[in-house]
Amino acid sequence: MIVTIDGVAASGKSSVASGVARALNIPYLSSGLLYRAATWAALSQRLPLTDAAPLLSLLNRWEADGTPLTLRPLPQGNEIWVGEQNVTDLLHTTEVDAHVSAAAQLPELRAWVDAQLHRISPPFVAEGRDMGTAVFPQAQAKFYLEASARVRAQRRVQERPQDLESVEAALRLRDERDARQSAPAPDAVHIDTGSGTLEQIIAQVLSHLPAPPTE
Ligand SMILES: Nc1ncnc2c1ncn2[C@@H]1O[C@H](COP(=O)(O)OP(=O)(O)O)[C@@H](O)[C@H]1O
Ligand SMILES: Nc1ccn([C@H]2C[C@H](O)[C@@H](COP(=O)(O)OP(=O)(O)O)O2)c(=O)n1
Repeated sequence: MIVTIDGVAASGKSSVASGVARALNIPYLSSGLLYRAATWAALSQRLPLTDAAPLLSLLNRWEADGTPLTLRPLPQGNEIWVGEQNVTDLLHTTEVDAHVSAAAQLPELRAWVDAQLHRISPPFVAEGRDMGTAVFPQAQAKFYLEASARVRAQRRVQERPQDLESVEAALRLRDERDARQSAPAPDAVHIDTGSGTLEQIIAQVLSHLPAPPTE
């Protein structure tokens, strides 16, 4: 089984996907971490984000050298490793936020991310922007999370203390930059995550799914 959870920045995708996956005792995949990791790699090597070739060359060289950039969908949460280095904590920064949308516009990088995701065997929950459309259109259940920019900004500043107005403006800008790949699947169930607690939203998603088999 594949469950997809798409939505705009800070709508609750990772938290809801994690809770749903835990309830179903299956992994969840955070596609956004792969875009963040590729962006971090480009920034760390001072590569341009207007042309995919240097970045793809770097990612392919790391794989050939035996130190691939990989997504590890662990029970305690998704991690990104480059060889034996866990780089997850370097990926949710204002600098990566400011550049990731540019990277995500590169078709060759999108194909690279999709290839990483397609290596993983179901069952799983996959969260991002285009999981239910481009990457896993065959998913058995699809959800699209929404919340007002203000609600999302209030949540973000709980994680990274910053000026609320500037965080809201940055989220709105990223929504615009990501719009091309962020359309909901026609068969996705839309959920306003501003309408309830995280636990209530997780329960709402689970209510649309078949109950896991009893032991
Ligand atoms: N329904 C909710 N009510 C309150 N807080 C939420 C809810 N959903 C998510 N959050 C919180 O909002 C923040 C952003 O959620 P996250 O899952 O990281 O969003 P995304 O993956 O879409 O960027 C996190 O701190 C998370 O705990
Ligand atoms: N499937 C995806 C996932 C993320 N992206 C892009 C769009 C986002 O701005 C960045 C980062 O995604 P991420 O889900 O980590 O972003 P948020 O947690 O919602 O802030 O990557 C994408 O284009 N396609």
